[in-house]
Amino acid sequence: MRVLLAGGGTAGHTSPLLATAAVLADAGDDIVCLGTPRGLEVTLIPQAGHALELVPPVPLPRRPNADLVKLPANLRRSVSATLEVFDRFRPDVVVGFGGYVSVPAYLAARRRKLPLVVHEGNALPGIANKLGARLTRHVATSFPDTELRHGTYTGLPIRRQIADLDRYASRAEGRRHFGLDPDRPTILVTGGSQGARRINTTMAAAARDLADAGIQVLHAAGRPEEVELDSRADDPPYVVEQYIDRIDLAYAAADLVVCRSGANTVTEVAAVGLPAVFVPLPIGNGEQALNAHPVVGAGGALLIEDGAFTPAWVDSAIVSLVTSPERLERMSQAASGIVRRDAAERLAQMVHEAGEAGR
Ligand SMILES: CC(=O)N[C@H]1[C@@H](OP(=O)(O)OP(=O)(O)OC[C@H]2O[C@@H](n3ccc(=O)[nH]c3=O)[C@H](O)[C@@H]2O)O[C@H](CO)[C@@H](O)[C@@H]1O
Repeated sequence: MRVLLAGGGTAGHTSPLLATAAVLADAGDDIVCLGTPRGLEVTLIPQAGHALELVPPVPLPRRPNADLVKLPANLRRSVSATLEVFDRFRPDVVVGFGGYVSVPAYLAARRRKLPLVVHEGNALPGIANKLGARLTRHVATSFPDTELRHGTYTGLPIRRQIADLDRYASRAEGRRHFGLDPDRPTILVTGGSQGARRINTTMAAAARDLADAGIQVLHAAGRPEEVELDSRADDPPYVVEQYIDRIDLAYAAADLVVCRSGANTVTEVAAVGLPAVFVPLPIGNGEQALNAHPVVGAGGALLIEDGAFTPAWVDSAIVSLVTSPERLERMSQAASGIVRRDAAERLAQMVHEAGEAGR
């Protein structure tokens, strides 16, 4: 089957695309991906060995602003670029993951009367997928309670190296990879694909307290210049990276992760049973707090509001947590039962059914 997968703009939309593409490619399908010229997909998709076609992004404004005025022209340009890709690749089925290229893909699929599958990553659906769900019956959600027309709960597809982390990487290997000490308690810090200023500056300010407690840190900062350390805070190691390509090894290395609660990050850390402290992004439509709720409710993670995430809180709450193996173990057990590790296979099956029905 020829499958076109549309998802890009943030890693948040690219990660489930890659996980699904791997399963479809294994089943013998031909894959082409649709992305934007300015997102992380430009490197991530070719790295994974898939063909990538670029079309202009169509950001959907949440409230009236300059983007709204430009919307009709943006949409027209992007839909016609997408139709050209369709005419060259001739897909049997189109799959969209929300985000900036999904709306053109949804409209182009309707224009060519192609079967369409919509996958929603977040607990609270975005505007693009609400539109997409009006155009098809094949709609998948990542969380069981997400309210979206025709939605079926598949779970959020996660990459194989992460879903089966134990098979692919050990803690020792993860720590070696990043130049970390093999025996120190280890915190992974990530603000999601673009980093998070509040998390960066708070962790940098707490670095010396963490070092005094013998804790080492691996920090994916998005913008590393926001992590200013004084020299004493670098022993034990405080390793700062812009973007971690081998996030699987970072998960393997860590005892605890401190992070935003983008849908993929939440799902991945729960799948690997990594205890978490979530600091939800306070803007957007509130989806990040909702993404975190199931794992937090099960006891697998703590949730702290952005404004309350201060160096003093890190010193009091995180230091005691990461140096308490029994508490970490309980959280790990609670987190690992929560998510579906076979979401990519479930979504791939939905794609095949939609494609067959369209023949
Ligand atoms: C600001 C914004 O629009 N955020 C949204 C975006 O976030 P964002 O893209 O940051 O969110 P996610 O947590 O969903 O995904 C991040 C992905 O990047 C990967 N990763 C991240 C850092 C790193 O160094 N290496 C790495 O590989 C993670 O493994 C994960 O797969 O998409 C999410 C899913 O639609 C939404 O929930 C977020 O609200």
